[in-house]
Amino acid sequence: MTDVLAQLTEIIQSRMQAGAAEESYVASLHAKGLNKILEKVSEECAETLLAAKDAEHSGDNKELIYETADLWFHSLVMLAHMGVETDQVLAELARRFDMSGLAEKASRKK
Ligand SMILES: N=c1c2ncn([C@@H]3O[C@H](COP(=O)(O)OP(=O)(O)OP(=O)(O)O)[C@@H](O)[C@H]3O)c2ncn1[C@@H]1O[C@H](COP(=O)(O)O)[C@@H](O)[C@H]1O
Repeated sequence: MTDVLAQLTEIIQSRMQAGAAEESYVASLHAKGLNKILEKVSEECAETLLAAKDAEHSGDNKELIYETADLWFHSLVMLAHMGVETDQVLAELARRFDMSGLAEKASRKK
């Protein structure tokens, strides 16, 4: 499953390094800078929330899947723009495998 993330990360990085803004959406976002990228992440986040609420009523997850893909894609663009490797985020998630979310929360309250 993570092969797709690895492949997409590679494409995003190559577009940021060598893509022309007129031909590549990723290169154009990178050229516009962090504020534009954050605007897109925020927009896609809101669209994902609305799609989840719609899906709750309709029982159809198609839009939710589509919007989540947009959100993940723009999050990857943000990470690449900031020089964060996708692997670093995956490693953080992997680190949490043995950790209960509730136990972690309780440990922060001590
Ligand atoms: N996965 C994606 C992907 N998902 C979504 N998008 C684009 O993200 C944008 C989402 O914006 P919106 O939904 O808000 O639509 P919009 O109204 O056109 O957006 P704006 O005018 O507000 O920017 C659209 O232009 C989509 O085409 C993506 N663009 C690129 N990729 C991947 O990135 C690769 C490189 O793309 P380029 O950099 O364009 O070559 C592609 O081969 C794909 O694998």
